[in-house]
Amino acid sequence: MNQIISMKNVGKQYIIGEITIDALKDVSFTIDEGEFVIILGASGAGKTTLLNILGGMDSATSGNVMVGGENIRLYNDNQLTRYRRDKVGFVFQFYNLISNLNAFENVEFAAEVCKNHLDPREVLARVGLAERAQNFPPQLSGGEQQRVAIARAVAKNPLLLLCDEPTGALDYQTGKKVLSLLAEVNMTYHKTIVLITHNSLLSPIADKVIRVKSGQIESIEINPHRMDVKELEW
Ligand SMILES: Nc1ncnc2c1ncn2[C@@H]1O[C@H](COP(=O)(O)OP(=O)(O)OP(=O)(O)O)[C@@H](O)[C@H]1O
Repeated sequence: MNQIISMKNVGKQYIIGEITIDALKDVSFTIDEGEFVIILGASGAGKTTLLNILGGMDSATSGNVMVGGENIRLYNDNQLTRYRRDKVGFVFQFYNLISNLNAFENVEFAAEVCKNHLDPREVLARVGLAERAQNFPPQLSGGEQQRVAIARAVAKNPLLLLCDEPTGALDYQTGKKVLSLLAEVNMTYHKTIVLITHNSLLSPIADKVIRVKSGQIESIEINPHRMDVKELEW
């Protein structure tokens, strides 16, 4: 397996007036190409900070953040913008679709700025929304909007898919469908997925589970046989 991400001794400090907050301390882990990784932790543990650093939305204070062979911690703002655009697909808890673009246009808009993008129509069909291509986000259910958001992220053909509590706003059954879709994307497109959640019951569906506590890595576990989302109960 090719290593796609390597974080080494990563620290992130926020300084507010006289106070320094260590959001991340000495964080090290690796992720292989094609792995489905869950980053697990309670509220305030540092998950979002970690995801923001991996997604190029924030920079680490110390350590190395190697992604695809480059240390993105040393990137300037322009390089980070390019990195976010070309290398990362984002799936957020509240979808973040553009409400005056229809489902197809949302996917197309994100894809067309990327060099090696996939066919937006084909990806939308893959997530089961070919028939809803002309619908605008407010005309779609939460689960459907999240599927559009996944199609949008996948169509960019990114190196890495980052998902921030992607089932957080969905009911149980819809959440399961979204997780199934992510597992399918991981298999069919061989996309590396990093998903953050506070829900430890999701861990069996990942290849690797990284637990974060008070800004530090608590444990890293590998599931030799990850569970099919259909069998998961939470
Ligand atoms: N911009 C910021 N300025 C100051 N402190 C911050 C900032 N962002 C995060 N923090 C602090 O860093 C720590 C980690 O926050 P983070 O948002 O990464 O946690 P989290 O695990 O994602 O929590 P949640 O599940 O509640 O979103 C917290 O103590 C938080 O208050």
